[in-house]
Amino acid sequence: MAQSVLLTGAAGRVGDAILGGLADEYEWRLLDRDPPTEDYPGEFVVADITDDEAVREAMEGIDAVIHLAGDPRPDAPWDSVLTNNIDGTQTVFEAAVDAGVEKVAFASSNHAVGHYETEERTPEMYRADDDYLLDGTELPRPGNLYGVSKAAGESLGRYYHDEHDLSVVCVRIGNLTEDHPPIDYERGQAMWLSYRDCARLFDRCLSADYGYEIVYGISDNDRKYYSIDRARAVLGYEPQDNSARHD
Ligand SMILES: NC(=O)C1=CN([C@@H]2O[C@H](COP(=O)(O)OP(=O)(O)OC[C@H]3O[C@@H](n4cnc5c(N)ncnc54)[C@H](O)[C@@H]3O)[C@@H](O)[C@H]2O)C=CC1
Ligand SMILES: O=C1O[C@H](COP(=O)(O)O)[C@@H](O)[C@H](O)[C@H]1O
Repeated sequence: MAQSVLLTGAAGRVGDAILGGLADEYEWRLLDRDPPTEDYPGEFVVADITDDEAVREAMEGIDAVIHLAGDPRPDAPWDSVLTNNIDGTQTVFEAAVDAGVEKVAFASSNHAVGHYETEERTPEMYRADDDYLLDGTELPRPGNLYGVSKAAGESLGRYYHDEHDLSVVCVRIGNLTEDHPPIDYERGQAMWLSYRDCARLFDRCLSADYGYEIVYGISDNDRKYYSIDRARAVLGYEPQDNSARHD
């Protein structure tokens, strides 16, 4: 089981959710290009993931990586996703392999499959009585250039698994919000990921055994159109939250 974990993009929202639940469970090395503004549970490396030397140094002695760093904006321009999300992710995978890291959990996105949400299917597919379900075996169908960059990251993960036997799980994260699900936003409620479930899911990404996987990262929402069966079966993910049962 992974003990020593490198968390890239640690200063962001997903990093906050993961550390909020798992600060004491692993030996953390945290990496972000933004310097820390608070106390973190572990060594904090200020570096850009496109800096090959810095990433290699940060990877020394690491068992597992949670790779979050990147431009998270659905409307991010191509030059930014090319640099931060595609080039940066390749740098992280390459350094992980060279350092003998066991597994990498990659923060992919719902936007890698955004164009399954066609005019004919929406908004019905966001509702609990609709049975449309994506399960992670479908081909990427990005909804924007940011989604293209996430599909590229999944593809890089596939390559580094097949070529170098690195264990890789790509988590197509839905919509992470703290305290309560998105309000007046059916799509966001369908793909809600609570902070607690985010920590539970990435805990399982660090602990479970797998080869190459694509799973959806959402809570157990009644409205869901992303299956969490694979995350349950392969990772042992047991979500506790549901946007329909939240006050
Ligand atoms: N928040 C959400 O609901 C979702 C997030 N994701 C993905 O999860 C990851 C984290 O997202 P958030 O925490 O929401 O974003 P965020 O913007 O809050 O955090 C991202 C962090 O990565 C750092 N970063 C960005 N580019 C970097 C680079 N080149 N080198 C080093 N650090 C860099 C930023 O400084 C920031 O602290 C992203 O890859 C995003 O695409 C995917 C789906 C949904
Ligand atoms: O990948 C991401 O997805 C979430 C949810 O997408 P949205 O279109 O419903 O906002 C987004 O909030 C997050 O910033 C992004 O990284």
